[in-house]
Amino acid sequence: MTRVKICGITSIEDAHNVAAAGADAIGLVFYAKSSRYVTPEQAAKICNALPPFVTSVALFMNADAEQVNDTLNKVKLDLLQFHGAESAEFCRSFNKPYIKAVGINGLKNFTEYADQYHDALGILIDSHALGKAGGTGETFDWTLLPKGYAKPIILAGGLTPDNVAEAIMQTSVYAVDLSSGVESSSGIKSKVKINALMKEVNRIQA
Ligand SMILES: O=C(O)c1ccccc1NCC(=O)[C@H](O)[C@H](O)COP(=O)(O)O
Repeated sequence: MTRVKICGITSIEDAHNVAAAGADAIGLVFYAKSSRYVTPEQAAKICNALPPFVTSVALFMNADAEQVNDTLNKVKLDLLQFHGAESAEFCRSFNKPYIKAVGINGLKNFTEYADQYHDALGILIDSHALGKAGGTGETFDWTLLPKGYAKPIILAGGLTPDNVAEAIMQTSVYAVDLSSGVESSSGIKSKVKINALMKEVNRIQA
């Protein structure tokens, strides 16, 4: 069963809609330049309102350790997601399970890059250029995904209710991660699109 994470949640209402639709995880963006940015205080309210068994994921982009620790102190988080140029040493320094995101564009050697993060729970592959921010709504050539990599692969980048079934069937990834493809405007999720997404994911896996 392919897992589903919806990233860039900014309200309790959107978190409830994601959980009610049957998605596995929500992502909270702690990158101040993002239109989906939430403060630790906002995120704490969202996470406290989550039902059991829905994973809360904190997304950081080149944050310093102080910001990550401050967020961990204030918010009930299950998993960290590092989306920038964070070293493996930095990612593991919080003694918290993490996933590492990598932008496929311009990446020379996936295995060499991903192997540095050998203690990550999974590797998220997005369409952004290495070192740039994600959440762009752009897809990439899925044939570039590594085949048979030892860790779970999470596919992100331009996924929508219209292309998610094709993406899952073509790639057999562990999970898919979406943001702009289920939004009504930047930072605001659409209940209709979230339900359409989950209907598609369930349809092909019935
Ligand atoms: O969402 C942001 O604004 C953001 C900012 C900085 C780094 C990463 C960011 N988002 C990453 C993601 O939300 C996911 O990788 C996402 O599923 C891909 O986004 P999209 O192409 O919009 O589905």
